[in-house]
Amino acid sequence: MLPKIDFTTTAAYQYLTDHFISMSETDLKHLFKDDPERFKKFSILFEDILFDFSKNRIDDTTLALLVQLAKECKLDEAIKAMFKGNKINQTEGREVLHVALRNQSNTPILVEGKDVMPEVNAVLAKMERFSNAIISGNWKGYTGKPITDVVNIGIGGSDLGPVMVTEALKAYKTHLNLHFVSNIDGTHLAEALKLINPETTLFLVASKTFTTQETMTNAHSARAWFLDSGAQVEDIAKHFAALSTNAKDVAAFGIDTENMFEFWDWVGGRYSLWSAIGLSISLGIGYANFKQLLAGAHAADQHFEQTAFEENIPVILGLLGIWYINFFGAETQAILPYDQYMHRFAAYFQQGDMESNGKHVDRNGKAVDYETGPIIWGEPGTNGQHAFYQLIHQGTRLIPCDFIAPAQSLNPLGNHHPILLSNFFAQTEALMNGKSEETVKEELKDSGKSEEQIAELAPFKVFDGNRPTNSILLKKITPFSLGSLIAMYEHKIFVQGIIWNIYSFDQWGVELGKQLAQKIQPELATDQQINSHDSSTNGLINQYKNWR
Ligand SMILES: O=P(O)(O)OC[C@H]1O[C@@H](O)[C@H](O)[C@@H](O)[C@@H]1O
Repeated sequence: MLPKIDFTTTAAYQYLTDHFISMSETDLKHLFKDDPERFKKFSILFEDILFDFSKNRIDDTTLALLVQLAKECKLDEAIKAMFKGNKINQTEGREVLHVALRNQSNTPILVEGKDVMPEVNAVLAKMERFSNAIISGNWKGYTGKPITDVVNIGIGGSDLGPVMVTEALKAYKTHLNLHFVSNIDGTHLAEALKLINPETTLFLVASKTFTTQETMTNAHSARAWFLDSGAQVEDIAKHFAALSTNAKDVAAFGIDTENMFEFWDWVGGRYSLWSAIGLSISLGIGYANFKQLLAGAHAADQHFEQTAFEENIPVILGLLGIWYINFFGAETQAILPYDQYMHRFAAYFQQGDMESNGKHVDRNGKAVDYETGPIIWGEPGTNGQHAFYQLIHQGTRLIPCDFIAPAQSLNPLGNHHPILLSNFFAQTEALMNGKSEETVKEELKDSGKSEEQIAELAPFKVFDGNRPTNSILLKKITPFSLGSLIAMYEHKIFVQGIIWNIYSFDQWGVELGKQLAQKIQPELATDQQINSHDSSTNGLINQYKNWR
């Protein structure tokens, strides 16, 4: 059971409401001038990750009050409940134990009195054996050739994590070519099939439930394509594996349960890259690197579980979000990795965060009267700078941004990396300091503009500054550091969900559209005009029928 506290009724919330009035007037630049210790005070070094949160609109009092808020909301109790294996996903009646998947300390974690670690370790050992056999070429396809290509067929949590991680860790790639097919749009599978040879391809059907329409449709089409190429039904065992919790449906699909990699319903889809769903990662970067990813996440888990809130990176990340969303009225959170390999990081946490905390009913079943989950978005730097940063610098909205960068490049090419990082450092400085009217006018004068031109142009060139950012500087993107970073963002989501008094581990909001699509699908089977919906939906369906 999780505590059920309305955070707006806590003493800390009332203090923060008053404190916000003075802080909303305070300029970050001045906070730095007034306190030479500010960076030291508001930054945390964890392993090879430096988390600098000093460029936020906070002072000592803000942090103390936010920590008090977390305590009044009994965050400590909630963290213990998750790690202990309590059924904190109450609306689905499940434990939330992605931390068990990476529990490298191997301490027992009990689900209904039974230690899950032996099962977790057994699946990991199976993943290791399988990965080694495929990578080494010992595993042969039906014509005796080694596997060269792996196609992961999955969607949502059975796709986004493996895609993000294998992209982020591409520098550690094995010889296997990875392909990911998620969309029901036939184009996705068709394009992947153009690149592969059935004799040397392994398909991973990744689905927690093994019932997801997109994945099952794609998997059946892949199977048909494989058989059409001349392979026999008995050859499927050499070319198809399943990553699932549903052994019965895996067998019904025709996949040998020997080739099934199991996980459990206490693993949420969007938290499942650490489970058998990570098999494409293990194949793509090798099992030893996959294990390092787990080890990095485990180190972050221990940090989250054991560190005082004032020094706890996920807790502070979460609390800063609460500060901006519930006091400053921020609606979005940008995640901006200055690392090309991490180009799917923001997309990954769109699901992680928005599917977890996009809720408007609290743990008492009542509609909330405060904002919850932010809109997560972002693209890698410096591309974003040439696209949407205009709005971050000079738009009307407050957009808290997380800037992420590695100090060491995995491709040290000429002076690319220092240029990249100079942009990383410059952006947070610019967002904080802005540019005053006075400076703008001086610059215009120096460039030879007339008094009239200066007066005309100056307002457009002023930057208010005072825009908050976090900087996360990693020594290097390694499987370990990436594992830690992902786990920290996962726990940040948890922290916010606890404070907002919502359930972060269900996702009922995705069901309605699926149900309606099931109803519409048969209506598309005939050319008959439809009038069973509203006039817009009828009109769209009927025009589709005219045009198809
Ligand atoms: O792994 P499955 O069962 O195919 O589910 C895929 C996705 O299905 C979606 O409907 C859920 O919202 C996601 O959370 C989930 O990750």
